[in-house]
Amino acid sequence: MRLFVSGGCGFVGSSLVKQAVINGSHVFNMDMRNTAQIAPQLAEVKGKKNYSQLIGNVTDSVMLSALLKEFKPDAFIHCAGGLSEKHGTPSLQGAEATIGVLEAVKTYYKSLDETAQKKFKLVIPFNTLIYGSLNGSVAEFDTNTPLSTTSITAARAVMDLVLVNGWSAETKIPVIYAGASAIYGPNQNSDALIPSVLKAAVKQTSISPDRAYDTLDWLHVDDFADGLLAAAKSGKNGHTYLFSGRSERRHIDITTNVLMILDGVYPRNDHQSYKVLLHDAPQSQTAPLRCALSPIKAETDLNWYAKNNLLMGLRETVIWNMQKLAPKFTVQTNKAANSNFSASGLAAE
Ligand SMILES: Cc1cn([C@H]2C[C@H](O)[C@@H](COP(=O)(O)OP(=O)(O)O[C@H]3O[C@H](CO)[C@@H](O)[C@H](O)[C@H]3O)O2)c(=O)[nH]c1=O
Repeated sequence: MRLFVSGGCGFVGSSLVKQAVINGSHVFNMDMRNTAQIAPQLAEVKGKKNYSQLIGNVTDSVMLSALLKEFKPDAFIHCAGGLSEKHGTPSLQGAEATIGVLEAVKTYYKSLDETAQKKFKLVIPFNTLIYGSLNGSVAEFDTNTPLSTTSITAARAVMDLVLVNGWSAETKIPVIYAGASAIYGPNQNSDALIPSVLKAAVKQTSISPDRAYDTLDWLHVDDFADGLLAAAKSGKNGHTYLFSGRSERRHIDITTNVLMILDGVYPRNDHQSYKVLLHDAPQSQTAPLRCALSPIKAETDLNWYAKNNLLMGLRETVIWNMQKLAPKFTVQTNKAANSNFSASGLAAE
């Protein structure tokens, strides 16, 4: 596959760029990050014959369409859009990037012959915050769930998709939508839940996770990347796929798990659990949100299955973050903490 990725130096993009290059696809990554910020996780693919990278912004649709004409991708995965999970902050920058991508893809698509047009896939990752919250009577969101704009958070998450939907309807260029709920793993931004809990634990400051009782559907970033690649390879144009590891957890549960893992790998000098730092967060004014996704369509149509177990993935994420937060960090074996962890109900998968 010849794959063009926007935002391929970011959290989601770098995971998929790495997988695609290693699997032998020809990948072109365009990202606006300057050289100093270029994701170190891409070091192992840099210099490979099937990988090219350009520092530039996809909002420049003229440059982007020239690159597409030259590279001739069969698929485009847009990771520089509005996927980000920050609550309440409109991702205007992401929307601008999406407009640039849509303009350039339109020019490129129109230049293709009919066979190449049929083959071409534009994959748009999205955050399933756009579905709002499950109520008691519905077990899971599925690919027939309508978009919800009953909150600022949902409207923010939907902004990008509204643009893409309108563009696709007007231009008749089909799109594949790929949704996930809470993505976690190494290389995530430091303001996401897990890195910020660890930062506070290392500083020994009070921990009270934001929207502690919201339940999300947690998925390892490599599994989501794998899903995006499966959608680009064998997804049907015009269809939506949802990716879930069937790991519904509240923010408070993830926080507790992370602190218990930390007890095991980086025990406190006073041998107390990091959980002593955990304090009740002020109640949110809105009811807790609950999200669970049905991955059945992705499993059936794309033969995609989540490979990462949540607890193993959290452990890997804790260790990755700790190596950045405490440069002399080495994994300790605190037998007492580890056995408490596995004896607890939280640890059971
Ligand atoms: C808006 C814009 C972005 N970019 C690039 C910069 C980044 O390298 C990349 C986006 O990567 P990140 O900022 O890591 O975002 P992304 O991979 O979507 O991950 C976000 O969304 C995830 C899923 O909700 C969260 O779990 C992450 O915490 C959050 O960072 O896109 C551009 O090149 N041009 C642009 O105009």
